[in-house]
Amino acid sequence: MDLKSNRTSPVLTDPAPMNMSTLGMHSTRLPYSSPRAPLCPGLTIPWKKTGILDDFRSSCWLDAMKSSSPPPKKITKAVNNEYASYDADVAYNAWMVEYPSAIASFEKITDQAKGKSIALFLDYDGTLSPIVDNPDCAFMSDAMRAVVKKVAKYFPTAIISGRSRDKVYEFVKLKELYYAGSHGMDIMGPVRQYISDDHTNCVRSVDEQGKEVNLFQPAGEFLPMINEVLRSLIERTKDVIGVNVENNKFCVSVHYRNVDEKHWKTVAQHVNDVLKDYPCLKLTHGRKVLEVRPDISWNKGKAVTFLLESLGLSNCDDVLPIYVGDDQTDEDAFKVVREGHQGYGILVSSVPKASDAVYSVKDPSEVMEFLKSLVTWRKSSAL
Ligand SMILES: O=P(O)(O)OC[C@H]1O[C@H](O[C@H]2O[C@H](CO)[C@@H](O)[C@H](O)[C@H]2O)[C@H](O)[C@@H](O)[C@@H]1O
Repeated sequence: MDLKSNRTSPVLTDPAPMNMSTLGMHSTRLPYSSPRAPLCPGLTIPWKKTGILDDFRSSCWLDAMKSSSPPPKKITKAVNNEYASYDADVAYNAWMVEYPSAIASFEKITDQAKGKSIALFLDYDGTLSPIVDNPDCAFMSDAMRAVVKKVAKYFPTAIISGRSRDKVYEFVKLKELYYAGSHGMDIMGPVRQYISDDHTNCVRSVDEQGKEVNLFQPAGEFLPMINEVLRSLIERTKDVIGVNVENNKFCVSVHYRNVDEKHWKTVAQHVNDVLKDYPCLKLTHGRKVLEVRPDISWNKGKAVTFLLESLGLSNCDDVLPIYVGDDQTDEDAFKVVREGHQGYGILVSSVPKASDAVYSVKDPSEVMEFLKSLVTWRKSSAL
């Protein structure tokens, strides 16, 4: 069963990177009707004003919302459905053949790393911290922080998160790392001497410690628009109990984890209503969250390439990038490290999921175990 090339398995698939059309909703690339000319900084928008796309083809998007964060196996067990639980275990074990445990395969990974520098890229939510109901309380443990600090001593390490860069730094609090927030649209990385033409938004700046850094914000012009949309989304959804609209600087996250499932459609309708005036924004899916972001050709994968370049580690045969993440938005990065840099993606998942990752771990505690092993291996190979 080849789940990577042929997605025809009993795998619980997260929705594909989604725009509104996947949800059966308004799409930024589809005909739409807008009451006013929307602000689209620096962009020529390829849309035609030929019709209104407000009708909901609801089963499609509801399915996508439901599968956006598969229930952990213990829920299956809690309802005492032994057969379902057994089936889930069989499916998981079959899936593990295609996505072997990064812990069990550790030697294989370090064999590949011999004579190479490892560059480490880590997602935050669901990878370094467990998924919790309140996004403001997604703290990482002190033990995890200590391991990440150690690992960063040996390997260049970056956090690439959907959160705003400031917020993810507040959680991680490690100055020795590089940070990319807003799904890679806000990168604070090492100073690079050469800035290519396609990175004109890259400016020299200083970090909180006064160290010179490069700040790259490819969606900088979208900031006023994103703030406008943030305010509209807060206003529109204020009566839906449990909705949480999060400001992630260049992205807005509309969380529905705590919304009664019967009101999910209302949430999506509100998001749709707001977004139809903004054809240069798009919607992607995270774990029980609708994420609104600029429709530019930039993602976590491109952020990985940018950081590798900044570190002087691109185009090198002697670099092994490893990216660890749990979410649909991490798939772009898995693809880039695998195809562009012969590296490894490690998917954090306790349920079968189609992915471009090569290896898997079950949960953040296994991420920690993997990182600890890297430190031990590096220390012993330095002897
Ligand atoms: O790229 P990431 O670092 O994984 O960030 C993706 C989103 O993560 C957060 O939401 C998710 O985690 C929350 C806390 O566990 C959970 O309550 C929520 O349901 C998940 O979707 C974060 O709040 C978002 O802003 C990020 O975009």
